[in-house]
Parts: sequence; structure tokens; C-alpha cells
Amino acid sequence: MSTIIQPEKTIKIFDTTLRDGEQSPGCSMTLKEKIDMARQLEKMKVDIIEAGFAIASPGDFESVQTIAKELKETSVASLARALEKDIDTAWEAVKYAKRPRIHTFIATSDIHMQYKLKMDPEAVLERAVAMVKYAKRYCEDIEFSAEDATRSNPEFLHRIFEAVIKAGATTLNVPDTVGYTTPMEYSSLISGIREKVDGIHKVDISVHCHNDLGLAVANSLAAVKAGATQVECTVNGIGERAGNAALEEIAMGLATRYDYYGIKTGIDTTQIARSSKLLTAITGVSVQPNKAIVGANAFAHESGIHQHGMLANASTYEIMTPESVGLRTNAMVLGKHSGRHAFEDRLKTLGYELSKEEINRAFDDFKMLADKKKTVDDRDIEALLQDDVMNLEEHNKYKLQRFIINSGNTITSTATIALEIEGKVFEEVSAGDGPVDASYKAVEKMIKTGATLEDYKIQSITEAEDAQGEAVVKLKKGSRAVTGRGLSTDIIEASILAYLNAAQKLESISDEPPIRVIS
Ligand SMILES: CC(=O)SCCNC(=O)CCNC(=O)[C@H](O)C(C)(C)COP(=O)(O)OP(=O)(O)OC[C@H]1O[C@@H](n2cnc3c(N)ncnc32)[C@H](O)[C@@H]1OP(=O)(O)O
Ligand SMILES: CC(C)C(=O)C(=O)O
Ligand SMILES: [Mg+2]
Repeated sequence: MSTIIQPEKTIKIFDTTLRDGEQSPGCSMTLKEKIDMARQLEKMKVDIIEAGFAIASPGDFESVQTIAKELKETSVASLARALEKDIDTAWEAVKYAKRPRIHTFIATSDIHMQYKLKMDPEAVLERAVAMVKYAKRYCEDIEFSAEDATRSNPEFLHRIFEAVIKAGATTLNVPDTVGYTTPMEYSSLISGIREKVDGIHKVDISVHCHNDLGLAVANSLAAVKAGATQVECTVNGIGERAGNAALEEIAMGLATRYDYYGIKTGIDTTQIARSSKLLTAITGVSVQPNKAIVGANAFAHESGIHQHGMLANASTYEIMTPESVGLRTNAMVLGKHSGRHAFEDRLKTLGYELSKEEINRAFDDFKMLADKKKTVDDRDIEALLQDDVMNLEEHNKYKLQRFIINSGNTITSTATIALEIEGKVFEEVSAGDGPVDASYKAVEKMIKTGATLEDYKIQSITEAEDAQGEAVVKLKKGSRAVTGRGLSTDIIEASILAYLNAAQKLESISDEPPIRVIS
């Protein structure tokens, strides 16, 4: 008995980052930026790039045409209203592409036909057919979109789709223009269209979803399950109003749940992170940290129980690997919800080998610090360990008595600092590049560490007007490096305290081998 091998089902990914995506307020791109983005989309292996709306402006025309000339493999489409002049212009722009496509559209819902187009349904149908035929004189690959399809009368939709297939359309797009539909409703709309058109010609059924109710990806995936063969989407989900379906979520949804959908895309998912970052760099619009797939927290774990599971086996809390979307690694973020397993793991990564007792002490200090700070980074842990191991409270040699700062944008900053050192009070004045530099120079005149300032960071660790500022400095002398911390509601005071804290540590380890050298 011979086995029949079923061909693998694949769907096309139609990227509209450069057209619908660019319709997001604040996401306009220059010609060069669009070309860079288009190259990256080709690298990610999207099937079709909608490079713009050629008639919209000379700049849009130039970018569609340049992208059509530049790309090697990918189909390049331009949007066009159902107007001859739009189609002529779209063709002039895409005709250089290896695989050109004209994408023409007209609205089919009563609301749009009556109030916007001021056309009756029969006139819309006639126009759609005439314009598909018109476009077909130029180009084999014609996509027709029934704008606002999900609020259109389904019978009218079926009629117009049948008519445009006969006129030569090769892809029928069913846009949820205003993000109105639901997964189940959209699914039955798509399977209804699929049944009707399958008897006529083989065409792609495309879906194009907006995110007004946060359902763009859910609706697109439901439609794919119901027989759609093309999904229109954008990188990071940018697009008109609340955006379009996010490409990365569609691609990873299908890849991760292949067991459920049984459908592949041609997307090289390892290019996802890069595409997302490139778009962010170009538009200056960042994705929110909890954004699926590409948000900063998408592969980050903060709570102890999760971190413990992750350390045992990443599949406990990750349904896809960071590598599969092109990230190097996941992140264990230490914060107030973290547990001992993750803390000990971080100590090992940082190169510390501590006794059980030292770890316990450090863990208690870490939990106290984590209560005050949003996240605890490696420098915090190092500072905390150095405090703990050297028991600095007992060696509190340098005490800040008072400080006076004179600073402004038209004068040189000066600092007067008084320190109490082993019971005696010293005072020095110094000028510097800003109040912190002036303070450090004044302090250095008194305590003479001879160290270099390797790093300096100031951040708020509590909120509101009385926020605590935390300064962290790293001082280096020879092969020894230490981190000092200072806390105050005054950021200059926090900075001076951090310097003194680091100086004390440096002094207390100067005759001993370093705990750990930070290069
Ligand atoms: C759902 C979507 O995303 S559709 C795409 C939306 N994107 C854009 O609109 C961005 C690019 N747009 C533009 O640059 C301009 O709107 C242009 C160049 C296309 C047209 O500009 P203008 O001629 O000044 O017209 P305007 O934008 O004010 O109005 C739209 C006109 O197109 C008509 N129209 C709208 N859709 C269609 C269509 N699919 N087919 C035919 N005519 C249409 C409207 O009825 C209106 O016609 P009117 O001028 O005779 O009243
Ligand atoms: C032009 C069409 C496809 C569109 O963007 C929409 O309906 O949202
Ligand atoms: Mg749209």
C-alpha cells in the first residue's frame, strides 16, 4: 500500500510595515530608512512587502519604486484606490520588482459606501470589477481588498469577491479595518468565503486585522485556522490607530503551535528581534516591555519559583527559546520576588564562591535592598557583598560633615566639603566640571586615594518628590576595583557618600588580595 504524502500547508506573510505601519502617528520613515527596513524584511523572508501607497506623495512613489528595484526575491506591492490614476501610479512604481503586485481596494460596508464614498453598492461592485480588469492589463498579481469587510453585508461581500475573481484578482483580502470582529465570527466569515470562491479559481484569501479591541492577532490566527492563506501584518504591530496584527506574534504563534495549526510560514524567525529593533531605532517608538515576543520582558524571569524552574529546565516557563527569535539569551532579573536559587546562581556567574553563612547574610541584605529598588543589578550585588564581607559599618572612617555647592550653567562649579576623619574635621574647596566632579576633587584632596573613577551611575530608587537617589561609583586602583553606594534624597550628597564608601573599601582591601577584580 503506497502512502500519500500531503504537501505541507504554508501561508504567505504580507508585510505592510512600510504602508499601514507608516500610517501610525509618529512612524514616518525617510527613503533610506524604508530601504533599510525593506532589506531586513527580505532577510526575514516575508513573502510580500507593501512598500507604500504610490500616489500618496512623490516621496511615497520614490520609496516604492526604489524598493521594487532593490529587492531580489520578495514581491513588492503598492496600494491603490479603485481609480485609474492610482493604479497607473502604482504600476509605475512596482513594475521594476521581480514580482510586482498591485493592491487595489474599495470599501464595501454600508457605512463607508453611504457616508464616505457616496456610492451605492452596485456602483461599488462595478468599479471594483472595472479596476481589477484595468490593473490586470499591467500585472498578473492583483490583490483586491474589500475595505471594512467585517462590517459589510456578507452576501454583498460574496458577490463582489466572485466578480473580482472573474475579473482577474489573484488575492482577496478581507480586512477588519476597524478592529471590530471576533475570532469566531471572523473564522466563519473566512470559511464562508473560502467555500464560495474555491469553486471559481484558485485564489489566496488574505486577512488584515486591526487591533482596536486588542484582537488583531487572535482574529488573524482564527482566520488562518479557517482557511486564510495570507496574513497581512506589521513588525511590532505598528499601524493605523491601535495598530495592525504583529508579524512576530503571528509567525511565532504558528511556529510554536504547529501541533494545533499545522501551518508553516517561510519566516526566518531568528531575524525577528533584529527587525523589531531596527524599526524601533528608525521610528523612535519603543515597544512596551511586556509586548509578546519582542518586549524587554518577553524572556525575563523575576520570581523565585519561576527562576528555580528555569534553572532546572527552561521549558518549565518558556514555550519558545529566545534563540528562536534571534535573542542571545533569556534574562533572570533579580528583584523582590526572586528566591535563593536564582540569587546563588547569579553569585556564581559573578565569580563569587561564598560560604553558606555568607550567602545567607548576602541574601537577607539583597531582599532588603530589593524591597527598595525596582530591580537589583550586578553592581548592586557587588556593592552589597563588599559591604557584607568587609563588615564596613565597623570601619566607618570617613564621615561627611557638610557640603556646599555653587553651580549653574554660566559659572564654574565649586564644592566645599568638610569630612570628619578619625575624629578630626578637614575642609577643602575645589572647582570641577559640574557639582559632582567638583565634590570628588575636593574629597580627593583630603583622602588621597589616587584611584580612578571607572563608573558613576545615579538613579532614583523610590518614587515621588521625596525620591531617594542612589549613586553607585566604581573606583579602580592598580588591579583592585571596588563599588561604593550612597543613598540620599539629595543627589550630590548621594554621590559624595558613594565615593566615600568606595574609598573606604579600597583602603580596607589595599593590603589584601582583591576579592574579585573587575576589569
Ligand atoms: C483603510 C486604509 O488604510 S486606506 C489607506 C489610507 N491611507 C491613506 O489615506 C494615506 C495616503 N493618502 C493620501 O495621501 C491621500 O488621502 C490621497 C493622495 C490618497 C488622496 O488625497 P485627496 O485627493 O486629497 O483626497 P482625500 O484624502 O481628502 O479624500 C479621499 C478621496 O478618495 C476617495 N476614496 C477613498 N477610498 C477610495 C477607494 N478605495 N477608491 C476610490 N476612491 C476612494 C474618497 O471618496 C475621497 O474622494 P473625493 O476627493 O472625491 O471626495
Ligand atoms: C487598505 C486596506 C487593506 C486597509 O489597510 C484596511 O482596510 O485596514
Ligand atoms: Mg489597514
